[in-house]
Amino acid sequence: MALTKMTSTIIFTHTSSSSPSSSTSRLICFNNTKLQKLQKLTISHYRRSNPVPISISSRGFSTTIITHCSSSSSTTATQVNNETSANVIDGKRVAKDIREEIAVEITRMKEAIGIVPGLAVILVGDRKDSATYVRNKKKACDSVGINSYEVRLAESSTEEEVINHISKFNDDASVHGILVQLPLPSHMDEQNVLNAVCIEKDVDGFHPLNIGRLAMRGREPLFVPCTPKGCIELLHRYDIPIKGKRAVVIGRSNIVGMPAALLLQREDATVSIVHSRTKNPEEIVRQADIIISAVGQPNMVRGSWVKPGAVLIDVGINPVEDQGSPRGYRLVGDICYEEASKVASAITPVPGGVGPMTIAMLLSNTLLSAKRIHNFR
Ligand SMILES: NC(=O)C1=CN([C@@H]2O[C@H](COP(=O)(O)OP(=O)(O)OC[C@H]3O[C@@H](n4cnc5c(N)ncnc54)[C@H](OP(=O)(O)O)[C@@H]3O)[C@@H](O)[C@H]2O)C=CC1
Ligand SMILES: Nc1nc(=O)c2c([nH]1)NC[C@@H]1CN(c3ccc(C(=O)N[C@@H](CCC(=O)O)C(=O)O)cc3)C=[N+]21
Repeated sequence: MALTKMTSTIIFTHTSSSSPSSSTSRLICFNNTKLQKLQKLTISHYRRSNPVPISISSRGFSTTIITHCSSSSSTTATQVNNETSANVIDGKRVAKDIREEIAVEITRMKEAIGIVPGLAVILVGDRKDSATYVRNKKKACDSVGINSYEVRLAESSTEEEVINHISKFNDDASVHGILVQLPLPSHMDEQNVLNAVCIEKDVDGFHPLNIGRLAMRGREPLFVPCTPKGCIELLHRYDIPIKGKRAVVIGRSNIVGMPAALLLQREDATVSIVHSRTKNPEEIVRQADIIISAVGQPNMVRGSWVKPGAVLIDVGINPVEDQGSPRGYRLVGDICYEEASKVASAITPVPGGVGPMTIAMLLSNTLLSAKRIHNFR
Protein backbone atom coordinates (compact mmCIF):
# COMPACT_ATOMS: atom_id res chain seq x y z
CA MET A 1 0.00 0.00 0.00
CA ALA A 2 1.27 3.42 -0.87
CA LEU A 3 2.68 5.46 1.93
CA THR A 4 1.75 9.10 1.91
CA LYS A 5 4.94 10.88 1.18
CA MET A 6 5.73 13.54 3.70
CA THR A 7 6.88 16.83 2.31
CA SER A 8 9.98 18.35 3.79
CA THR A 9 11.14 21.86 4.24
CA ILE A 10 14.86 22.17 3.93
CA ILE A 11 16.32 24.84 6.14
CA PHE A 12 19.89 25.91 5.78
CA THR A 13 21.02 27.18 9.12
CA HIS A 14 23.63 29.87 8.99
CA THR A 15 27.36 29.46 9.14
CA SER A 16 29.98 31.99 9.82
CA SER A 17 32.50 32.06 7.02
CA SER A 18 35.42 32.91 9.26
CA SER A 19 34.93 30.12 11.74
CA PRO A 20 32.52 27.42 10.73
CA SER A 21 33.30 25.34 13.76
CA SER A 22 32.20 28.00 16.17
CA SER A 23 29.16 29.03 14.22
CA THR A 24 25.98 27.88 15.81
CA SER A 25 22.34 28.24 14.98
CA ARG A 26 19.56 27.36 17.29
CA LEU A 27 17.06 25.16 15.62
CA ILE A 28 13.68 24.74 17.14
CA CYS A 29 10.59 23.00 16.00
CA PHE A 30 7.97 25.50 15.05
CA ASN A 31 4.75 23.97 16.07
CA ASN A 32 5.27 21.71 18.98
CA THR A 33 5.79 23.69 22.10
CA LYS A 34 6.56 20.63 24.18
CA LEU A 35 9.49 19.76 21.98
CA GLN A 36 10.57 23.35 21.75
CA LYS A 37 11.06 23.31 25.48
CA LEU A 38 12.64 19.90 25.57
CA GLN A 39 15.11 19.87 22.82
CA LYS A 40 16.52 23.28 21.97
CA LEU A 41 18.91 21.41 19.81
CA THR A 42 21.82 23.52 18.86
CA ILE A 43 23.09 22.75 15.45
CA SER A 44 26.41 24.01 14.27
CA HIS A 45 28.35 23.17 11.21
CA TYR A 46 31.38 21.49 12.41
CA ARG A 47 34.51 21.70 10.37
CA ARG A 48 32.69 22.71 7.22
CA SER A 49 32.00 25.97 5.58
CA ASN A 50 28.98 24.34 3.95
CA PRO A 51 25.88 24.32 6.07
CA VAL A 52 24.40 20.93 6.76
CA PRO A 53 20.77 21.16 5.72
CA ILE A 54 18.37 20.28 8.45
CA SER A 55 15.15 18.84 7.14
CA ILE A 56 12.09 19.58 9.14
CA SER A 57 9.54 17.08 8.07
CA SER A 58 5.97 17.94 7.26
CA ARG A 59 4.71 20.72 9.36
CA GLY A 60 1.33 21.79 10.45
CA PHE A 61 -1.01 19.50 8.63
CA SER A 62 -2.94 16.46 9.50
CA THR A 63 -3.31 13.43 7.31
CA THR A 64 -4.06 9.75 7.37
CA ILE A 65 -1.05 7.59 6.77
CA ILE A 66 -0.51 3.91 6.94
CA THR A 67 2.01 3.15 9.59
CA HIS A 68 4.32 0.33 8.63
CA CYS A 69 5.54 -0.06 12.12
CA SER A 70 3.46 -3.02 13.05
CA SER A 71 5.53 -6.17 13.15
CA SER A 72 2.40 -8.20 12.49
CA SER A 73 1.22 -8.57 8.92
CA SER A 74 -1.77 -6.34 9.49
CA THR A 75 -0.72 -2.76 9.06
CA THR A 76 -2.92 -0.28 10.79
CA ALA A 77 -4.30 2.91 9.39
CA THR A 78 -3.78 5.54 12.02
CA GLN A 79 -4.93 9.09 12.18
CA VAL A 80 -1.68 10.88 12.76
CA ASN A 81 -1.34 14.48 13.47
CA ASN A 82 1.65 15.41 11.43
CA GLU A 83 2.61 18.12 13.80
CA THR A 84 6.25 18.87 13.56
CA SER A 85 8.84 16.27 14.12
CA ALA A 86 12.46 15.51 14.54
CA ASN A 87 15.27 17.05 12.59
CA VAL A 88 16.48 14.68 9.96
CA ILE A 89 20.14 13.78 10.34
CA ASP A 90 21.14 13.58 6.71
CA GLY A 91 23.83 10.91 6.47
CA LYS A 92 23.83 10.97 2.70
CA ARG A 93 24.66 14.63 2.66
CA VAL A 94 27.31 14.40 5.40
CA ALA A 95 28.90 11.41 3.65
CA LYS A 96 29.14 13.46 0.45
CA ASP A 97 30.87 16.28 2.37
CA ILE A 98 33.30 13.78 3.85
CA ARG A 99 34.05 12.26 0.44
CA GLU A 100 34.87 15.73 -0.85
CA GLU A 101 37.20 16.34 2.09
CA ILE A 102 38.90 12.99 1.48
CA ALA A 103 39.32 13.69 -2.24
CA VAL A 104 41.13 16.93 -1.43
CA GLU A 105 43.48 15.13 0.95
CA ILE A 106 44.18 12.37 -1.57
CA THR A 107 45.14 14.92 -4.22
CA ARG A 108 47.39 16.68 -1.72
CA MET A 109 49.13 13.43 -0.81
CA LYS A 110 49.53 12.35 -4.41
CA GLU A 111 51.06 15.69 -5.36
CA ALA A 112 53.36 15.78 -2.34
CA ILE A 113 54.68 12.20 -2.20
CA GLY A 114 53.22 10.44 -5.24
CA ILE A 115 51.25 7.94 -3.15
CA VAL A 116 47.65 6.96 -3.90
CA PRO A 117 45.79 5.02 -1.18
CA GLY A 118 44.63 1.52 -2.10
CA LEU A 119 41.78 -0.58 -0.69
CA ALA A 120 41.49 -4.33 -1.25
CA VAL A 121 38.13 -6.02 -0.84
CA ILE A 122 37.65 -9.78 -0.61
CA LEU A 123 34.19 -11.10 -1.37
CA VAL A 124 33.43 -14.78 -0.83
CA GLY A 125 30.25 -16.34 -2.18
CA ASP A 126 27.42 -14.86 -4.17
CA ARG A 127 25.14 -13.09 -1.71
CA LYS A 128 23.39 -10.37 -3.65
CA ASP A 129 23.46 -7.83 -0.83
CA SER A 130 27.19 -8.36 -0.29
CA ALA A 131 27.85 -7.93 -4.01
CA THR A 132 25.88 -4.65 -3.94
CA TYR A 133 27.83 -3.33 -0.94
CA VAL A 134 31.14 -4.23 -2.59
CA ARG A 135 30.07 -2.50 -5.80
CA ASN A 136 29.10 0.60 -3.82
CA LYS A 137 32.44 0.59 -2.02
CA LYS A 138 34.28 0.45 -5.35
CA LYS A 139 32.21 3.35 -6.68
CA ALA A 140 32.97 5.36 -3.55
CA CYS A 141 36.72 4.63 -3.91
CA ASP A 142 36.61 5.80 -7.53
CA SER A 143 34.83 8.99 -6.53
CA VAL A 144 37.62 10.08 -4.17
CA GLY A 145 40.63 8.69 -6.05
CA ILE A 146 41.38 5.59 -3.95
CA ASN A 147 42.67 2.62 -5.97
CA SER A 148 40.51 -0.41 -5.37
CA TYR A 149 41.44 -4.06 -5.73
CA GLU A 150 38.89 -6.80 -5.60
CA VAL A 151 39.04 -10.56 -5.17
CA ARG A 152 35.90 -12.62 -5.67
CA LEU A 153 35.97 -16.20 -4.46
CA ALA A 154 33.42 -18.97 -4.87
CA GLU A 155 31.19 -19.92 -1.94
CA SER A 156 32.97 -23.30 -1.93
CA SER A 157 36.46 -21.86 -1.51
CA THR A 158 38.45 -22.71 1.57
CA GLU A 159 39.42 -20.62 4.54
CA GLU A 160 43.04 -21.18 3.53
CA GLU A 161 42.44 -19.64 0.11
CA VAL A 162 40.91 -16.55 1.69
CA ILE A 163 43.82 -16.25 4.11
CA ASN A 164 46.31 -16.63 1.24
CA HIS A 165 44.73 -13.67 -0.50
CA ILE A 166 44.83 -11.67 2.72
CA SER A 167 48.54 -12.49 3.12
CA LYS A 168 49.28 -11.25 -0.40
CA PHE A 169 47.49 -7.98 0.32
CA ASN A 170 49.30 -7.71 3.67
CA ASP A 171 52.59 -7.77 1.71
CA ASP A 172 51.44 -5.51 -1.13
CA ALA A 173 52.75 -1.96 -0.65
CA SER A 174 50.08 -0.47 -2.91
CA VAL A 175 47.35 -1.74 -0.57
CA HIS A 176 46.71 0.31 2.58
CA GLY A 177 43.40 -1.21 3.64
CA ILE A 178 41.97 -4.74 3.52
CA LEU A 179 38.29 -5.51 3.94
CA VAL A 180 36.84 -9.02 4.04
CA GLN A 181 33.14 -8.67 3.30
CA LEU A 182 30.98 -10.28 5.99
CA PRO A 183 29.24 -12.58 6.48
CA LEU A 184 31.59 -15.32 5.33
CA PRO A 185 30.23 -18.72 4.29
CA SER A 186 29.34 -20.78 7.35
CA HIS A 187 32.13 -23.32 6.79
CA MET A 188 34.73 -20.65 7.50
CA ASP A 189 35.91 -19.48 10.87
CA GLU A 190 35.41 -15.71 10.82
CA GLN A 191 37.90 -15.18 13.64
CA ASN A 192 40.71 -16.99 11.84
CA VAL A 193 40.10 -14.97 8.70
CA LEU A 194 39.83 -11.57 10.38
CA ASN A 195 42.90 -12.25 12.53
CA ALA A 196 44.91 -12.72 9.33
CA VAL A 197 44.49 -9.07 8.32
CA CYS A 198 47.57 -7.20 9.52
CA ILE A 199 46.54 -4.62 12.09
CA GLU A 200 48.10 -1.74 10.12
CA LYS A 201 45.70 -2.42 7.23
CA ASP A 202 42.61 -3.36 9.27
CA VAL A 203 40.46 -0.50 7.98
CA ASP A 204 37.29 -2.25 9.19
CA GLY A 205 38.71 -2.10 12.72
CA PHE A 206 37.62 -5.70 13.41
CA HIS A 207 40.99 -7.07 14.53
CA PRO A 208 40.85 -8.03 18.23
CA LEU A 209 43.83 -5.80 18.96
CA ASN A 210 41.98 -2.81 17.56
CA ILE A 211 38.80 -3.66 19.48
CA GLY A 212 40.83 -4.35 22.63
CA ARG A 213 42.51 -0.95 22.42
CA LEU A 214 39.12 0.67 21.80
CA ALA A 215 37.93 -0.84 25.07
CA MET A 216 40.91 0.30 27.14
CA ARG A 217 41.38 3.68 28.71
CA GLY A 218 44.53 5.43 27.57
CA ARG A 219 44.92 3.19 24.52
CA GLU A 220 44.19 4.20 20.95
CA PRO A 221 43.06 1.77 18.28
CA LEU A 222 44.70 2.14 14.87
CA PHE A 223 41.23 2.04 13.31
CA VAL A 224 37.72 2.48 14.66
CA PRO A 225 35.04 0.24 13.06
CA CYS A 226 33.34 2.16 10.26
CA THR A 227 29.66 1.96 11.19
CA PRO A 228 30.01 3.05 14.84
CA LYS A 229 32.53 5.68 13.77
CA GLY A 230 29.98 6.96 11.26
CA CYS A 231 27.30 7.17 13.98
CA ILE A 232 29.53 9.28 16.24
CA GLU A 233 30.67 11.41 13.31
CA LEU A 234 27.02 12.23 12.57
CA LEU A 235 26.48 13.30 16.18
CA HIS A 236 29.60 15.47 16.01
CA ARG A 237 28.77 17.07 12.69
CA TYR A 238 25.33 17.99 13.98
CA ASP A 239 26.87 19.25 17.22
CA ILE A 240 24.79 16.90 19.30
CA PRO A 241 26.36 16.71 22.75
CA ILE A 242 27.33 13.25 24.01
CA LYS A 243 29.25 13.98 27.20
CA GLY A 244 27.20 13.20 30.30
CA LYS A 245 24.22 11.99 28.26
CA ARG A 246 22.45 8.72 28.81
CA ALA A 247 22.96 6.54 25.75
CA VAL A 248 21.39 3.19 24.99
CA VAL A 249 22.80 0.92 22.31
CA ILE A 250 20.44 -1.78 21.12
CA GLY A 251 22.47 -4.73 19.84
CA ARG A 252 25.91 -5.98 20.93
CA SER A 253 27.47 -7.40 17.77
CA ASN A 254 31.23 -7.24 17.33
CA ILE A 255 30.91 -5.04 14.26
CA VAL A 256 28.31 -2.49 15.36
CA GLY A 257 26.64 -2.60 18.78
CA MET A 258 29.62 -3.40 20.99
CA PRO A 259 32.08 -0.93 19.40
CA ALA A 260 29.30 1.73 19.28
CA ALA A 261 28.85 1.36 23.03
CA LEU A 262 32.62 1.59 23.59
CA LEU A 263 32.84 4.73 21.47
CA LEU A 264 29.95 6.41 23.28
CA GLN A 265 31.65 5.60 26.55
CA ARG A 266 34.90 7.12 25.29
CA GLU A 267 32.84 10.23 24.55
CA ASP A 268 31.77 10.29 28.22
CA ALA A 269 28.19 9.12 27.77
CA THR A 270 26.67 6.81 30.35
CA VAL A 271 25.95 3.73 28.31
CA SER A 272 23.52 0.82 28.60
CA ILE A 273 23.38 -2.06 26.16
CA VAL A 274 20.12 -3.78 25.29
CA HIS A 275 20.22 -7.21 23.64
CA SER A 276 17.96 -10.14 22.89
CA ARG A 277 17.97 -11.32 26.53
CA THR A 278 17.24 -7.93 28.03
CA LYS A 279 14.10 -8.19 30.14
CA ASN A 280 12.67 -4.71 29.95
CA PRO A 281 14.05 -3.12 26.80
CA GLU A 282 11.37 -0.44 26.45
CA GLU A 283 11.93 0.83 29.96
CA ILE A 284 15.70 1.07 29.45
CA VAL A 285 15.45 2.60 26.00
CA ARG A 286 12.99 5.22 27.28
CA GLN A 287 15.70 6.62 29.58
CA ALA A 288 18.04 7.39 26.71
CA ASP A 289 19.01 10.83 25.45
CA ILE A 290 20.79 9.08 22.58
CA ILE A 291 19.73 5.75 21.07
CA ILE A 292 21.85 3.78 18.64
CA SER A 293 19.92 0.82 17.34
CA ALA A 294 21.71 -2.04 15.55
CA VAL A 295 19.43 -5.03 15.78
CA GLY A 296 18.14 -6.08 12.39
CA GLN A 297 14.44 -6.12 13.36
CA PRO A 298 12.26 -3.89 11.20
CA ASN A 299 10.49 -1.13 13.14
CA MET A 300 11.16 -2.73 16.52
CA VAL A 301 11.64 0.53 18.39
CA ARG A 302 8.23 2.18 18.63
CA GLY A 303 7.45 5.81 19.33
CA SER A 304 6.40 4.88 22.86
CA TRP A 305 9.96 3.64 23.58
CA VAL A 306 11.45 7.06 22.92
CA LYS A 307 11.96 9.81 25.46
CA PRO A 308 10.74 13.12 24.04
CA GLY A 309 13.67 15.03 22.61
CA ALA A 310 15.96 12.01 22.29
CA VAL A 311 18.37 11.66 19.37
CA LEU A 312 17.94 8.48 17.34
CA ILE A 313 20.61 6.81 15.23
CA ASP A 314 19.16 3.90 13.30
CA VAL A 315 21.77 1.48 12.00
CA GLY A 316 19.32 -1.26 11.03
CA ILE A 317 18.95 -2.06 7.35
CA ASN A 318 15.97 -4.34 6.94
CA PRO A 319 14.38 -5.27 3.63
CA VAL A 320 10.59 -5.46 3.83
CA GLU A 321 8.36 -6.61 1.01
CA ASP A 322 6.93 -3.77 -1.04
CA GLN A 323 5.32 -4.62 -4.35
CA GLY A 324 5.07 -0.91 -5.13
CA SER A 325 8.85 -0.51 -5.26
CA PRO A 326 10.90 -1.50 -8.34
CA ARG A 327 12.98 -4.01 -6.37
CA GLY A 328 9.89 -5.61 -4.78
CA TYR A 329 11.15 -4.53 -1.37
CA ARG A 330 12.21 -1.41 0.44
CA LEU A 331 14.61 -0.83 3.28
CA VAL A 332 13.46 0.16 6.75
CA GLY A 333 15.38 0.66 9.95
CA ASP A 334 15.03 -0.85 13.41
CA ILE A 335 13.21 2.27 14.54
CA CYS A 336 9.64 2.96 13.50
CA TYR A 337 10.38 6.24 11.76
CA GLU A 338 6.82 7.49 11.48
CA GLU A 339 6.20 7.16 15.19
CA ALA A 340 9.62 7.91 16.61
CA SER A 341 10.21 11.02 14.51
CA LYS A 342 7.25 12.63 16.23
CA VAL A 343 8.86 12.23 19.62
CA ALA A 344 12.58 12.56 18.99
CA SER A 345 14.52 15.76 18.43
CA ALA A 346 16.67 14.28 15.67
CA ILE A 347 16.65 11.03 13.73
CA THR A 348 18.56 9.30 10.95
CA PRO A 349 16.48 7.98 8.06
CA VAL A 350 16.88 4.55 6.44
CA PRO A 351 18.09 4.64 3.74
CA GLY A 352 20.19 7.79 3.69
CA GLY A 353 21.37 7.78 7.30
CA VAL A 354 24.12 5.60 8.73
CA GLY A 355 24.64 3.43 5.60
CA PRO A 356 26.39 6.08 3.48
CA MET A 357 28.43 7.09 6.54
CA THR A 358 29.79 3.54 6.88
CA ILE A 359 31.26 3.76 3.40
CA ALA A 360 32.57 7.29 3.98
CA MET A 361 34.34 6.07 7.15
CA LEU A 362 35.88 3.19 5.22
CA LEU A 363 37.38 5.69 2.79
CA SER A 364 38.50 7.83 5.71
CA ASN A 365 40.19 4.86 7.40
CA THR A 366 41.92 3.93 4.13
CA LEU A 367 43.29 7.46 3.76
CA LEU A 368 44.35 7.43 7.43
CA SER A 369 46.17 4.16 6.86
CA ALA A 370 48.03 5.39 3.78
CA LYS A 371 49.04 8.57 5.61
CA ARG A 372 50.30 6.59 8.61
CA ILE A 373 52.20 4.03 6.55
CA HIS A 374 53.91 6.80 4.55
CA ASN A 375 54.27 9.12 7.51
CA PHE A 376 52.38 11.88 5.69
CA ARG A 377 50.59 14.56 7.66
N1 LIG B 1 24.00 0.93 8.16
C1 LIG B 1 25.11 0.21 8.11
O1 LIG B 1 26.13 0.66 7.64
C2 LIG B 1 25.11 -1.16 8.67
C3 LIG B 1 23.92 -1.72 8.98
N2 LIG B 1 23.88 -2.96 9.54
C4 LIG B 1 22.56 -3.43 9.92
O2 LIG B 1 22.44 -3.29 11.34
C5 LIG B 1 21.64 -4.34 11.87
C6 LIG B 1 22.44 -5.09 12.93
O3 LIG B 1 23.58 -5.64 12.32
P1 LIG B 1 24.60 -6.57 13.13
O4 LIG B 1 25.04 -5.87 14.35
O5 LIG B 1 25.60 -7.04 12.17
O6 LIG B 1 23.59 -7.76 13.54
P2 LIG B 1 23.77 -9.04 14.47
O7 LIG B 1 22.70 -9.97 14.07
O8 LIG B 1 25.17 -9.49 14.47
O9 LIG B 1 23.45 -8.48 15.93
C7 LIG B 1 22.17 -8.11 16.29
C8 LIG B 1 22.15 -7.72 17.73
O10 LIG B 1 20.82 -7.36 18.06
C9 LIG B 1 20.40 -8.08 19.21
N3 LIG B 1 18.97 -8.37 19.09
C10 LIG B 1 18.35 -9.22 18.23
N4 LIG B 1 17.03 -9.23 18.44
C11 LIG B 1 16.80 -8.37 19.46
C12 LIG B 1 15.64 -7.96 20.14
N5 LIG B 1 14.44 -8.40 19.82
N6 LIG B 1 15.78 -7.07 21.14
C13 LIG B 1 16.99 -6.58 21.49
N7 LIG B 1 18.13 -6.94 20.87
C14 LIG B 1 18.03 -7.82 19.87
C15 LIG B 1 21.22 -9.33 19.25
O11 LIG B 1 21.28 -9.76 20.59
P3 LIG B 1 22.12 -11.05 21.07
O12 LIG B 1 23.53 -10.57 21.12
O13 LIG B 1 21.56 -11.35 22.40
O14 LIG B 1 21.90 -12.10 20.04
C16 LIG B 1 22.54 -8.85 18.69
O15 LIG B 1 23.34 -8.34 19.70
C17 LIG B 1 21.22 -5.17 10.67
O16 LIG B 1 19.98 -4.69 10.19
C18 LIG B 1 22.30 -4.88 9.64
O17 LIG B 1 21.85 -5.04 8.30
C19 LIG B 1 25.02 -3.66 9.84
C20 LIG B 1 26.24 -3.14 9.52
C21 LIG B 1 26.38 -1.86 8.87
N1 LIG C 1 33.65 -6.36 6.40
C1 LIG C 1 32.46 -5.74 6.40
N2 LIG C 1 32.41 -4.41 6.69
C2 LIG C 1 31.22 -3.75 6.68
O1 LIG C 1 31.18 -2.54 6.96
C3 LIG C 1 30.03 -4.49 6.34
C4 LIG C 1 30.14 -5.85 6.05
N3 LIG C 1 31.37 -6.45 6.10
N4 LIG C 1 29.06 -6.58 5.74
C5 LIG C 1 27.75 -5.97 5.62
C6 LIG C 1 27.61 -4.74 6.47
C7 LIG C 1 26.50 -3.82 6.00
N5 LIG C 1 27.16 -2.62 5.58
C8 LIG C 1 26.52 -1.55 4.93
C9 LIG C 1 27.21 -0.56 4.29
C10 LIG C 1 26.55 0.44 3.59
C11 LIG C 1 25.18 0.46 3.52
C12 LIG C 1 24.49 1.53 2.72
O2 LIG C 1 25.14 2.36 2.09
N6 LIG C 1 23.16 1.55 2.70
C13 LIG C 1 22.37 2.52 1.96
C14 LIG C 1 21.27 1.84 1.16
C15 LIG C 1 21.79 0.93 0.08
C16 LIG C 1 20.67 0.30 -0.72
O3 LIG C 1 19.76 1.02 -1.15
O4 LIG C 1 20.73 -0.93 -0.91
C17 LIG C 1 21.67 3.48 2.94
O5 LIG C 1 21.46 3.07 4.08
O6 LIG C 1 21.32 4.57 2.52
C18 LIG C 1 24.47 -0.50 4.17
C19 LIG C 1 25.12 -1.50 4.88
C20 LIG C 1 28.48 -2.73 5.77
N7 LIG C 1 28.79 -3.90 6.29
